[in-house]
Amino acid sequence: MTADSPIIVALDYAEPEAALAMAARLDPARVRVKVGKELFTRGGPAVVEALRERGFQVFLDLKFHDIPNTVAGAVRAAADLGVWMVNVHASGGGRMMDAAREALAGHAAPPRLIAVTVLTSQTDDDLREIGLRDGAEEQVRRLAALTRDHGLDGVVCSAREAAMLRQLCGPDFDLVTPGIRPAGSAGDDQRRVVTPVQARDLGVSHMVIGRPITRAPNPTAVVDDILQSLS
Ligand SMILES: O=C(O)c1cc(=O)[nH]c(=O)n1[C@@H]1O[C@H](COP(=O)(O)O)[C@@H](O)[C@H]1O
Repeated sequence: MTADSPIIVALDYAEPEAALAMAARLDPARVRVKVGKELFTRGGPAVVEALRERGFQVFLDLKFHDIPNTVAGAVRAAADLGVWMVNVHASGGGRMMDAAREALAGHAAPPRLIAVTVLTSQTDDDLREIGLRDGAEEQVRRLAALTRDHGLDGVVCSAREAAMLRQLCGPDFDLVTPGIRPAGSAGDDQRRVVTPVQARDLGVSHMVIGRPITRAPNPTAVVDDILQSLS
């Protein structure tokens, strides 16, 4: 059983074998893992099952966005896979989020259900291009409030938005945040990074961390250092 660690390791691998080899170097008592679109499209439910067999709690990051009935079915399928967390796009709307939440009602082991507001890759200009004129921050605020009002467990957000969202959505709302870099490690292609301690102080509850752990010579040591810095 996984301890309640704030670290979610992003298993961003094209090949299931590589993802499982990395998982073998991690301790399911100290981290959770994230399976995204590329790995799942190649490896399918078998990858999730293999990770669960090794004791990991799995965040299935497929960002569902479709008509309510279809998203409800997809979320139920994720729950049947035994994942710990699953996500949808909040821009699918309140009825879609209701359908997703209701699909999990009565499930023996419902995953945490969270929503993506605005992707951190999207700028104000990108939003204007699709007819959204209020800017990213206002759109994040609007979609996070909608997510909260429709009873989901939290949102994916950037650290930049975390303090505002913690205030808006209350202490029990999951704030799941990528772009985390331990002090002194490379930023890679992340534009705005914060350290684990800064993220925690901003109100982040779960930190999605990929390359600083998966590309380290000793992934376990990086995990230990991060947990130590937070303790
Ligand atoms: O949905 C995500 O997880 C995500 C959203 C986002 O806005 N930015 C972002 O970096 N991510 C993911 O977070 C992980 C970050 O990985 P590293 O940059 O290697 O730590 C990757 O799996 C990204 O796809």
